[in-house]
Amino acid sequence: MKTKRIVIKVGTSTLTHESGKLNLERIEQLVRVISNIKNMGHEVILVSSGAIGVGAGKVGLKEKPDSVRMKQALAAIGQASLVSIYDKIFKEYGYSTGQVLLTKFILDEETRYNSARRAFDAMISFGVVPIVNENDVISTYEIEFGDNDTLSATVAELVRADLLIILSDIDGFYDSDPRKDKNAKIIPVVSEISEEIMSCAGAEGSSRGTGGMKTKLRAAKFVNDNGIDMVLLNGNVPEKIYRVLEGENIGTLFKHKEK
Ligand SMILES: Nc1ncnc2c1ncn2[C@@H]1O[C@H](COP(=O)(O)OP(=O)(O)O)[C@@H](O)[C@H]1O
Ligand SMILES: N[C@@H](CCC(=O)OP(=O)(O)O)C(=O)O
Repeated sequence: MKTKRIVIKVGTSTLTHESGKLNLERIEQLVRVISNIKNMGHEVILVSSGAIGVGAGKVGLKEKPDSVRMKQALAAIGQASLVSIYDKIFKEYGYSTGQVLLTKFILDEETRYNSARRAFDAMISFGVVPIVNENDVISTYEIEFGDNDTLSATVAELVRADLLIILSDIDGFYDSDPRKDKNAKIIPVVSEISEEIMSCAGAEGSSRGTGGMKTKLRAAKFVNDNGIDMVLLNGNVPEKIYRVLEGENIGTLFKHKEK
């Protein structure tokens, strides 16, 4: 199997409604697809955003607050619900989950890095689905990934994944932000993250997302440099993941260079 180990990152905009509350239908579909992919013999690590968004929904905030302290509190409030919902649905399909909260600390020292790698390998050997997020409560500016695109790329390298799939609220990478430019055209394959490609990405994400397209391109560059392909796909229909695994070019494929 060419793509045995897959890291799937799902963004807040895919997991929540505009109200900020969870899109349960979407989560059900995603979990069903991941469970089915595991039944086919793939190993899946899920990097899920949404804690801050869900936390905001739980306490009745319409917008994400600016202050780090508030975001941290909302992340803690939201993460508990997020993971318990994933765990409940995965259980229906016969799979268990494990919660992994990471900070950039894992990159500082070989010991921590290797320890995280071993824990992932052990979890995967039990057949469970690791569900990863940043540990926002202890993250400060110096140690935060800041966005889960970067985190997912780090995890893909850490677990030596064969493929990183980033699910977002857009069909792929365009030559300019399609929300601002009606003539924007999708780019099906990117083989080099050049300055020109970087300049096509808008800095801002949607009101619910955090990273925007720039962090997704940086994630693509990082995994490509480490020999891993990345696919950016719309998460609105999680079944599209099957088509990616069948080799169809949907979304945007960021292809690593063969050495
Ligand atoms: N060149 C581009 N191609 C596609 N989307 C872009 C581009 N530049 C900026 N964007 C914006 O990036 C958004 C996705 O990022 P974000 O809101 O952070 O999503 P997520 O929550 O999935 O991480 C899209 O909705 C789109 O408006
Ligand atoms: N740790 C944060 C992730 C924030 C983030 O990167 O969001 P997104 O741009 O939707 O992937 C959370 O769970 O809300």
